[in-house]
Amino acid sequence: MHRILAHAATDIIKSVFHEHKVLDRCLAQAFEANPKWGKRDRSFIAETCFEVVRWRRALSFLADSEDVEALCAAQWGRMGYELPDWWTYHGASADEMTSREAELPQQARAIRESIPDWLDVLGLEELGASWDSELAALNQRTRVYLRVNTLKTSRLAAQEWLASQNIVIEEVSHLPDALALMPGKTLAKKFRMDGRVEIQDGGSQMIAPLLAPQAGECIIDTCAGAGGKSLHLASLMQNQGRIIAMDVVPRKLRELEKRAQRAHPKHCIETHRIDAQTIVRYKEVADRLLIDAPCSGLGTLKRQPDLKWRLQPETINKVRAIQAEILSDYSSMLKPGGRLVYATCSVLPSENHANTARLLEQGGFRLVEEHTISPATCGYDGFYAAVLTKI
Ligand SMILES: C[S@@+](CC[C@H](N)C(=O)[O-])C[C@H]1O[C@@H](n2cnc3c(N)ncnc32)[C@H](O)[C@@H]1O
Repeated sequence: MHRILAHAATDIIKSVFHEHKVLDRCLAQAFEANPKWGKRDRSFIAETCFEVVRWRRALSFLADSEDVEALCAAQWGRMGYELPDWWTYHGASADEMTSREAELPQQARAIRESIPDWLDVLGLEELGASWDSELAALNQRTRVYLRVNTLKTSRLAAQEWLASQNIVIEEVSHLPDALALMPGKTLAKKFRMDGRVEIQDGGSQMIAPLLAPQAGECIIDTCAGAGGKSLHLASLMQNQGRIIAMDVVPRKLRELEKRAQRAHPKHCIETHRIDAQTIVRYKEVADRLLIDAPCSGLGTLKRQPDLKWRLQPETINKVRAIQAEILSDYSSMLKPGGRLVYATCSVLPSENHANTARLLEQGGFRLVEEHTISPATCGYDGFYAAVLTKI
């Protein structure tokens, strides 16, 4: 273990815990600032940071301390490292930590599964008996999934291309365009920027097909962000038709435009920054409408364990109110007879079924089907999608 790398990891973890920074971004910045760090160095730092952030409370129990240095010591013990003499911290000795592992399963769920107490109460309240298994699944490390851009290549050709670059991948059986990297592997930037594949979780790849988009139609993606699902829709429509990708954040739409350009030089996606005129201007314009609403993101804790320490109960309340408003207002952009998909990457029914039920109560929609993509059942991020038709 290298002293510099060990300290780099603790600095990142401190900025996540104490300054509420986003872990992924901190790691990317640190790697960019230190181009001499090799693959192994980076993976040591990334694994330390991700696992300490993921298992904060469990490690704190083992180390009998909340000091980041002590949490790292406990995590390195779990990773099989012997603690170097130069590593100093306030907390249990390495031997004590090992013996405390045996007591961990008897601790309260919020401690052994490492989540804030309020989140444990909320999860149990909303998910009942299934909270245990969903939470355990949300704490598992996940693989990187790719979606093959079928506007540029086929799954087989993409597989052959990646294999020729010594990247081992597997097909994902029930997702026609998906490939999975081996556990723990990431995709280098040059492959991400190529446009033949996009990083997209398996759960997320299940959403766009629910719209059943047809070539030539007009699709509105009201909360398009950087365009994960707009790009997928363009592929499914063989780039024929019109996709209007909207968001309130211009930076995300600029990123979407770059990605769309990489996916196809003559893509069918146009972007629109939402303003006060949007709902009137696009009233009954869409044949199909995707509302991939802003949400708590609790379905994605595998990939972003730092989120659980940033989230507050008030944030979730605010997000629920925004979802209800968006669903009620934006659904007017759909033509009568059109298909609406309301989706979130949350596992909480209050962000999911409850909003669908409210829309149905308001009238004007019929429920076709509801899907709950459960991390415990399928191993992907947690998603929810309701498919409705406008009467
Ligand atoms: C779940 S993310 C979208 C992810 C994206 N659809 C994808 O597949 O990559 C939700 C998006 O909603 C946007 N958003 C937040 N408030 C909004 C609002 N009032 N109207 C439209 N979009 C909003 C956020 O900026 C964010 O990009």
